[in-house]
Amino acid sequence: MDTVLEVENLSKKFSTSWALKDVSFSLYRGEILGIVGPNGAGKTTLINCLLGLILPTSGTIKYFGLSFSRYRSQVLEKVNFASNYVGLPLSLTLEENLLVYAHLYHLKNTKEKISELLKLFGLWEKRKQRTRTLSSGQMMRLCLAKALLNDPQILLLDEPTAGLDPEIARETRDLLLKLSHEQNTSIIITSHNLAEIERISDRLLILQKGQIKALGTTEELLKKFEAQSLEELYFRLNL
Ligand SMILES: Nc1ncnc2c1ncn2[C@@H]1O[C@H](COP(=O)(O)OP(=O)(O)OP(=O)(O)O)[C@@H](O)[C@H]1O
Repeated sequence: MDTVLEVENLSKKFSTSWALKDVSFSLYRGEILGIVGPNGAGKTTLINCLLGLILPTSGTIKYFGLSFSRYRSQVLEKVNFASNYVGLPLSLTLEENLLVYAHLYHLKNTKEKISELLKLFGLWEKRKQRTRTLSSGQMMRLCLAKALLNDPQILLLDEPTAGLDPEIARETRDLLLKLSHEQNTSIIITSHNLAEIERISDRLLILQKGQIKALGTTEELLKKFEAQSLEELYFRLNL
């Protein structure tokens, strides 16, 4: 399998406590890896380390075989991020927002790409509206459109469906599955919704107190921990 990301012994200490401790895993091309764990398990810290927003205390991150600490800018051209908690400037129109990011990513076919994404996410009619007029579902779709501007090979998603109504959450999931199946995009997604993460992920990584408790396909994990459902497994692990 083609490995696009390799994390080895990643640790992060905030003052006296470890938010991540010896976390190691790989991400394969076209794979969706779901990260679950209780509040404070280290999910966001892991995503932030993978984005280079915070420096790990120790350990290594390699994207496409390249050290992230040495080849940061080259790597970030192929990676993007979306979260339901990180909004876009509200006073800009949808089109303006995407334009700002398209320029940041030095896109060449800016107009075409923005039109394509606005249509894909059902936001074309709203392109001249200010971002503040969007519902939370539409905002998430705009964040995803922004995240896809540079055709990332890896997409990091921190709770992308949190706070979305079930219909919009399902649409978002379908789109992520389409991206992984049709464009071979590798996706890391965190969520508190066990049913959702089980449905969408090829493999699951369960974090607890900054450490990996389990990693594998749902089937492998259920067998290993002799559980009937992910929920049972989750409680069995005392998460
Ligand atoms: N900037 C920071 N300074 C100090 N401690 C931090 C900082 N960021 C995170 N932590 C601590 O690191 C641990 C992991 O936090 P993190 O936000 O990564 O967990 P999480 O799994 O994303 O939680 P949640 O599900 O609540 O979003 C927590 O104990 C948190 O208090």
